[in-house]
Amino acid sequence: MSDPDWTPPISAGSRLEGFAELASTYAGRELSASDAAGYDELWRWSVDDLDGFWRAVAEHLGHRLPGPALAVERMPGAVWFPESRVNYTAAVFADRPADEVAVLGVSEDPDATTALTWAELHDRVAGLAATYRRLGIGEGDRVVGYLPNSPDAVVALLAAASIGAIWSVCGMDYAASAALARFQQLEPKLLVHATSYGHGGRTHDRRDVVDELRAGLPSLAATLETGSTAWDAALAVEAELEPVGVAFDHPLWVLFSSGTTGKPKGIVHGHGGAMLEQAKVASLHYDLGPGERLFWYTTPSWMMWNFVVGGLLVGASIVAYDGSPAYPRTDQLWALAAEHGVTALGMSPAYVAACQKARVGPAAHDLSRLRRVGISGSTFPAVSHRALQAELGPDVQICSISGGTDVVSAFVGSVPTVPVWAGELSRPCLGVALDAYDAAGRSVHGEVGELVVTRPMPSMPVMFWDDPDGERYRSAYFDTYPGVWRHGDWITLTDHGSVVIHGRSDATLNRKGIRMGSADIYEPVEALPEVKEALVIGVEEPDGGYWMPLFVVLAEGVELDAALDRRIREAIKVHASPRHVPDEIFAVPGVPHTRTGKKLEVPVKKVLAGQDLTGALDPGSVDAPELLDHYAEIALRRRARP
Ligand SMILES: CC(=O)CC(=O)O
Repeated sequence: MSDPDWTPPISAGSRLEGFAELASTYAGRELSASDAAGYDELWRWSVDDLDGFWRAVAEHLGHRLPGPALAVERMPGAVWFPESRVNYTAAVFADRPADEVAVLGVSEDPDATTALTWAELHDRVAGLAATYRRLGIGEGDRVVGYLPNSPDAVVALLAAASIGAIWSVCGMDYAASAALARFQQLEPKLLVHATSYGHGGRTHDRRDVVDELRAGLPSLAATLETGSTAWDAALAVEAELEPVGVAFDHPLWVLFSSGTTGKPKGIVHGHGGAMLEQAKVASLHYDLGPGERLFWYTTPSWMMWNFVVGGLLVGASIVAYDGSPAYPRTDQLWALAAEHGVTALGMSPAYVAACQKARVGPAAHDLSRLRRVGISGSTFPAVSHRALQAELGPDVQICSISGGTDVVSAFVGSVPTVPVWAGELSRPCLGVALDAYDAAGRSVHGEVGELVVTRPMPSMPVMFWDDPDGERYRSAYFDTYPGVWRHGDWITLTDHGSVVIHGRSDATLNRKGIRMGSADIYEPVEALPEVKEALVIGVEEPDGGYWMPLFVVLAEGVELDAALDRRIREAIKVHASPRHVPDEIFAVPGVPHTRTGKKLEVPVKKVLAGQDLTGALDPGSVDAPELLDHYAEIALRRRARP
């Protein structure tokens, strides 16, 4: 067994260990989570006895949910807590200290920080909910937000949820066309919007986009502009907050798949599922609760924003940051974490790499309150992970998670009492019946397989929007292995119980029948100082051949000469395998990503295979769609070769 890169303290004194004691009363035997073996037993029970586990989670979180937890087990269509009435907003405000800070609003301007106490947050939500009602918004109506990551966005969501309305939001970097591609599907009654957002030292005026949204959404009965006199008046309405009790699966929000090509899919989560699942991860995997502060760099368009709001469900305070992670300095996130006493800070592997290349990072800041650094968005290379751990020291745990929009949570992640191995995720999360399957649906260990979930999770979508017969929902997850959720990631379950994520399985590399994860190639290549970023694609050719080019974005002033080409190949050979060495290496000006930072492997693959994506790519969902032209040109030149 390989040595871990972080080991838990002898006595973690975590919320997880308290939960294990409670779980013992449900299991009828002693469970403990004080070490890896104890966690593994607790996890096994949590997926064998889903009903007992989720009732224990509800009790741990202080919710009284009557009746069975899992009344009907099937996927899709599991029936959870049919006898319970719940409300996400009610759960947020359960027994909170009135005068302590609940939400910090932070921007690039250090003098503009605002703080909302629990009492202020409560009163604003109550006032806004009363205003929504006055505007004729009721249960099931859609309220959409075009907003920066700000406390107002949190208030707007909680007010909508409190009255049983359905929430959806786009960050203000979305173009009008991208926001409309999502909102028009929902036929919203109310638009809550700001007029600008801040990023990279600039205020981006978005009034023209707001005008386009208004014009493109004929279903709107009203709009509310944050920061306006009407907004202030709406928040100031004196009203009781009376969250309506709704069915456990009553739609809470609609999140959208990244939607790089085709119509973005509207993924609908229910109040109860989102509330239990997010609070479970926050409390048991991130050890968050009262006295803790959660800050994850995200925009409201990404599920990590919902995940951060979920911190409120366990009484943690949260940071809403409208700004760039790297302005005015590359280490801006570390600086903010120090300034605001953050105890759990989340970021992407790309941000960690950018700091490491710029030789800045946590060491220069007083992060004495920091206990966990969360990583999400893409696979985290071991080299970068180890370097970050060395900078953070043994008191801070690096907590990579992997899950997605689909479950608005994580399938795999870290555990306060389980070691961490660099480049790996320590364990499947509690209540997630995770496995790796081969093509025939057999469970595989120690080799690459499809990430599957074999039993229901309460936060699986209650439906896709506008999918009355459930066909799109079923085909998104259940076509490959009927009755089993196939997520679309390649993973390996290791012999020490951890999980390695290799990347998306629809963009997988499959050379001569051997599957490889792109992450295994990115890791050594992106560790080279000459390379800023890499993209590898496998293309099946009409003659049965397989072409595997590697694209590299080079550091300032570096050229791709024969020596660098050789060094890249050598790095891949040594750190992955000779099989992973690409057929050709090309220097490109950039790699296109989704707005949530994921490399556009599948669309680039299509372009290289000769497909014309003009018009098919949603420009609002991609950071630099024009980059695809370079890839199209390379493909064209290759086809023209004799
Ligand atoms: C938790 C996650 O997996 C977030 C994401 O990358 O979408």
